[in-house]
Amino acid sequence: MASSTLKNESGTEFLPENQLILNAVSEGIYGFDLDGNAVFINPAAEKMTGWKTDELLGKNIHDCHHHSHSDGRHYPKEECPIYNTLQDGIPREITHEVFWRKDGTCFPVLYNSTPVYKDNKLIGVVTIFRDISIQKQTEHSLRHALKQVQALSEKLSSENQYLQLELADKTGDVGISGHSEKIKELIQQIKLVANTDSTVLISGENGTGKELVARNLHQLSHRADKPLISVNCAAFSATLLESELFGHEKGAFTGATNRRKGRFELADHGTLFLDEVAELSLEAQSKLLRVIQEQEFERVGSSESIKVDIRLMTASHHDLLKRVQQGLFRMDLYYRLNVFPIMVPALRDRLEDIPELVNHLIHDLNRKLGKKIKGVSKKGLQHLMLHNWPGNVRELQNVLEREIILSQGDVLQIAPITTINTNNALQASSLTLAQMEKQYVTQVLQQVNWRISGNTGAATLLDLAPSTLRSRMKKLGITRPN
Ligand SMILES: Nc1ncnc2c1ncn2[C@@H]1O[C@H](COP(=O)(O)OP(=O)(O)OP(=O)(O)O)[C@@H](O)[C@H]1O
Repeated sequence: MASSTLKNESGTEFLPENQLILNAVSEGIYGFDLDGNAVFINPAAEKMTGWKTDELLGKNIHDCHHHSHSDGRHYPKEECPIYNTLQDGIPREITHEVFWRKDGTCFPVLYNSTPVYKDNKLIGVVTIFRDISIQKQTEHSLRHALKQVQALSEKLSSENQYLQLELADKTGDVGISGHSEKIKELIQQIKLVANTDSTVLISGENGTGKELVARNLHQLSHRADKPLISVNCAAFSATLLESELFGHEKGAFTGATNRRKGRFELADHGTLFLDEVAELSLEAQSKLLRVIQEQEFERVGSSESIKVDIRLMTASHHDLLKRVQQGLFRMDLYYRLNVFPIMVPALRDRLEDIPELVNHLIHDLNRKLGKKIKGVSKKGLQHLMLHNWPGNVRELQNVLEREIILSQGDVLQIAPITTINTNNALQASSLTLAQMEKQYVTQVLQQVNWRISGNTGAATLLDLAPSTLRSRMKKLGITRPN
C-alpha cells in the first residue's frame, strides 16, 4: 500500500526523512496541513479505518471519521483537539474518543496531536492513533470482575465472621430431649407455629433451652435452607448493637474501616433470633419497632433504605410484661414480639426428663471430649433427680461435663449435688427429725409430680420400695394436694 505524498498544499516538505518508518509502524498516522486537510496517511491508518489514502488526501479527515461522539452527538471540528493544536501549537493526548470507520462502525481510540514546525513556523500537525478496543474490553471485564470479587468478599467475610462465632459455641444437634407432658406440649407448640412467618417470643429461665427451641423452629420452617442468624442483645453496648444489627458504612464511626453488613441483612429470607431481647436500650427498641413495622432499615452512616424479608424470633429470661410495667420495655414493641408466646419449662418442673436428657447430653459430650462414657450409675441418677436445678439444662450439662472429665471408668458415679440454700438450712435447724423427714419426702414427691413407683418415681429416688414409701407417707401425714 502506497503512502501519500509528504508535501502539503503549499509544497512545504512534511516529515520526509521518516517516511519509511511511518509506513512500517502499526499505529495509524495522519499528517494535516494548516487547514486541517490530510497530507499524509500511513497504511496502518487505512487498515484501521477502511478509508483509502486516495479518498482522504486533501480532505478534512474530521468530517470522515471524527464527525460524531460515541453516543452519536455531532462533534464540531472547532472542538477537535487536532484542530486546536493546529490553532495554538500545543500538543494533546486523548483517550476517551472514537474514530468512525468507512463502514459506519466505530472503535475506541487513543491518539495524540503533535505540532510540526519548520524554521520555527507551525506547518501542520501529526496525529498518531491506536485502536484500543481490546484494552477497553479487558478494562471493562476487569472492572466487572473486581466488582463481583468485592461483593463476594464482602458477603463471605460477613458470613464467615458470623459462622465462626456460631461454631465457637455450638455442639450437638437441634434435638429436644424429653417426654414429660410439659415437653410434649412445648413440641406441639413448636410444630404449630414453625411453618408460619409469625413472630415468636420464647420465655423461660436461663439454660432451659430457649435457643434450642429457636433452632428447632427454624429447622422446621420453610426457611430452613436459609440462614438462622442469632444475636445476643446482652453482649453488645447500645451503640455497637446498632451497627451489629443494621451494619455500617465505611467511616461511619471511628474503627469502621470497612463497610459491613448487619445481622438483619445476613438474615434476609431466613430467620433472625434476638436472644436476651429485654436488654435492648429504649433507643434500639424504637429502631427495632420501625424495622418490624416497615421491614426496612438503614446501615449506620447511610441514608439508603434496605428492605429485608425475615422471620423474627426473640427470647428473654425476664418477664417482659413486667419490664413494660417498669417502663423498661416499650409496650408497642412487646405486643409486636409477643404474637406467639412459647414458655420453656424449668428443669425442676420436669424431672422425669432427666434420664433421657442425661443420655442425650452424654452422647454429645463424648463427642466433644473424645470419651466413651456409657451412662450414669443408678445412685448417680437418683442424685441428679434430687437436685432442683436452678441453672436448668445448662447446669446439668456442666455437671455431666465435669464428671466425664474426672471419671476413671465408663459409668459416671455422681455424688449428691449440693445447692447453697441458706433459707432451708436455717429452717432445718429448728425442725424435729420427723418434721425434717416429712419436709424432705414431700419435696421429693413434688419434684416428681407425686409419682411413687417407676424408674423416675419418688420411691426409687429415696431408695425405698414403693409400698414402704406409701406407709411412710401415711405415718408422716403426707397427702397429695388436690
Ligand atoms: N430439651 C433439651 N434437650 C437437649 N438439650 C437441651 C434441651 N434443653 C436445653 N438443652 C441444651 O442445654 C444447653 C442450654 O440451652 P440453651 O442455650 O438453648 O438455653 P437458653 O434458655 O437459651 O439459655 P440462656 O437463657 O442462658 O440463653 C444447650 O447446650 C442445649 O443444647
